[in-house]
Amino acid sequence: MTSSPPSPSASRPARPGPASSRTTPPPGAPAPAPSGEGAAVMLASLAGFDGCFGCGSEAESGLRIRHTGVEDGVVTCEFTVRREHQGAPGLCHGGVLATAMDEALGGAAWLLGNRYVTGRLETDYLAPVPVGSDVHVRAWCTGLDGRKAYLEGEARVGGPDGPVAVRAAGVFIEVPQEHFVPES
Ligand SMILES: CCCCCCCCCCCC(=O)SCCNC(=O)CCNC(=O)[C@H](O)C(C)(C)COP(=O)(O)OP(=O)(O)OC[C@H]1O[C@@H](n2cnc3c(N)ncnc32)[C@H](O)[C@@H]1OP(=O)(O)O
Repeated sequence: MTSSPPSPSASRPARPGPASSRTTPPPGAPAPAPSGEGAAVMLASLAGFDGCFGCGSEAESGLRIRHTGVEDGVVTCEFTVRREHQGAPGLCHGGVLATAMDEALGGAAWLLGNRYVTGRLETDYLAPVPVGSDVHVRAWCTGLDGRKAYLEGEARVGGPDGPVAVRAAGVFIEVPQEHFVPES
C-alpha cells in the first residue's frame, strides 16, 4: 500500500499516500527514469490538439489547464476555478478536480514516451476549493508493469506550496495510436 516516487528530490514531494492496492505497483515493478525524449513527445502531442476538455484552448466549457513544466519526472499544471466549475455553492465540483487530476496523471504517463488512457483513478478530497482559486497540480509515475503505468499526484490551492486539497492515484494503460478516433 505504500511506495515512494522513483528518485526523491526537492521537486518530488513525499508520497501522499492515496493509493489503494489496485493503484500500487506490484513488488519489483520498476519506477521509470525521467526521460527528456518522453517530455518532447508529450509536449508535441499537447501542441497538436486543442480539443481536450482538460487543457484544450478550443474547449470553451473546459478547465483550460495550463501545463507549466516537467522536472525530474514530475509534471506540473494549473487552472483557475471558474463559476461554471461549481458543485456546492461557491466551491469547485469534485468531478472538475478529478478531471484536473486525470489530466496531470495522464501527462505524467505520456511523459514516459507512449500513449496512455485512464484505467482507474482514485481521489481523496482533503479541503474545499473556492471559486476563483488557482489550483496547482503535480503528478509523477510510481512504477511500470507491462502496459500499466502507476501514477500519483496532488493538487494545492493558491500556489505550488499551498495547502493540499486533493490527492490522487491511478493506473493508466498503454494503447496504440489506433485507439484514438480522428476528430470529425
Ligand atoms: C492528446 C495529448 C494528451 C497528452 C496528455 C494526456 C492527458 C490525458 C488525460 C486524460 C486521459 C483520459 O481521460 S483517457 C479516457 C478515459 N479512459 C478510457 O476511455 C479507457 C477506456 N478503457 C479502454 O479503452 C480499455 O479498457 C483499455 C484500453 C484501458 C484496456 O483494454 P485492452 O487494451 O483490451 O487491455 P486489457 O487486456 O483489458 O488490459 C491490459 C492490462 O491493463 C489492465 N487493466 C485494464 N483496465 C484496468 C483498470 N481499470 N484498472 C487497472 N488495470 C486495468 C489489465 O488487467 C491488463 O493487465 P495485465 O493482464 O497486462 O497485467
